Amino acid sequence: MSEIKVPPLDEAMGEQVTKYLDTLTKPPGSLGRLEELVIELGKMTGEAFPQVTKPGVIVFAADHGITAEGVSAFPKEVTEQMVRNFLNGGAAINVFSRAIGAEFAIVDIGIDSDIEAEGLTSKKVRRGTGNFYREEAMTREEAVQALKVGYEEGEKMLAKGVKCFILGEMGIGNTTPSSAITAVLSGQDMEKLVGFGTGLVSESVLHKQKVITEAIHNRQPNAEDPIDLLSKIGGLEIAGMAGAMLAAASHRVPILVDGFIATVSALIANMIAEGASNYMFVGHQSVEPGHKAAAELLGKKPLVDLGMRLGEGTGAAVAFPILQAATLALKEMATFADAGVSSN
Ligand SMILES: Cc1cc2ncn([C@H]3O[C@H](COP(=O)(O)O)[C@@H](O)[C@H]3O)c2cc1C
Ligand SMILES: O=C(O)c1cccnc1
Repeated sequence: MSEIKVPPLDEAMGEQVTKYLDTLTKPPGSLGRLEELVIELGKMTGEAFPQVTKPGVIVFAADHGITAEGVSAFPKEVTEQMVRNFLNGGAAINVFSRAIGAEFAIVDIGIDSDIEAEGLTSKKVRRGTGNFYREEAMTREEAVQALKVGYEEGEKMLAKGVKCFILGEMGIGNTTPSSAITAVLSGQDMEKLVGFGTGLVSESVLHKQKVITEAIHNRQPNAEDPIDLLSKIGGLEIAGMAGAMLAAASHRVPILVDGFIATVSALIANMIAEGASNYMFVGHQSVEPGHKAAAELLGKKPLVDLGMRLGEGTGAAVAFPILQAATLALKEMATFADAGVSSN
């Protein structure tokens, strides 16, 4: 994974798009952040009229040994049950993927069962992580393998001609490793980084904070080493999403990052290949408190805040039409000259 190189942004194309935006029939700058988005897309893709359709959604599913410590409101069996729901098209991410015309893939990268089903890509690295309160989540080799699975699934999605990546996850318990990684990277207080997840009561959030604090103490992860973070306190789907993001960034394909869990994957990806975050937007602000710190570390301002806290890639999918609108405005609006409108 250390061999992955992310190309630099095309700054000259950014300038070209910036200038062209001012020839369109609108007061300069009046499309606000949409203008910034399409300039960024120009830099990422190197194209004068960047496109984001069609998007590709990959959902990585895995289980978490740390659920044995009572850190989620739901039992870990829900991971597999929800994967079956994804395969039947009934989850929120199915609905939103259809709405935006996305290619859709679901990958078992570490579900703790022998699930096999039509439409499910079976790439199990291991059956769930170890309980990182008591042992490492996975070996370094498994962390690298999970990153590679993500990269390969990303390449498969790229081969379908997708122009924008959305990564989602399903893994009961995964707000816990996400808070742990954000705590190690940000050094912020646990109260700001640990939340209700799927719906814990306040008392259980205090317990979750304690479990995470002690687990970090027990594991001593190295904040400078993304593989150490993944193997000691991470998750298989967190690694998978990071791998897929690296595939997109190294091919100059923009990534619309989802909420808390996906932003943690984005941080890991950017540690593995510096500059990967240049190819990212954060789609939405999650209610999960650690997302604020994670997005700040990534240096990104979420596009929308809809009070969502689901994961699966849903916040990114809902934000996708904003990116699409930005590209269409650039491509389809008339210029002052073409429309015979006085420019000033
Ligand atoms: C029915 C259901 C569907 C979901 N879809 C995503 N998540 C989200 O919630 C989980 C993380 O929260 P925690 O760390 O509190 O377990 C992950 O599976 C995440 O994808 C779901 C959770 C549930 C219960
Ligand atoms: O923001 C997220 O990614 C999130 C929040 C709560 C539960 N699952 C995911």
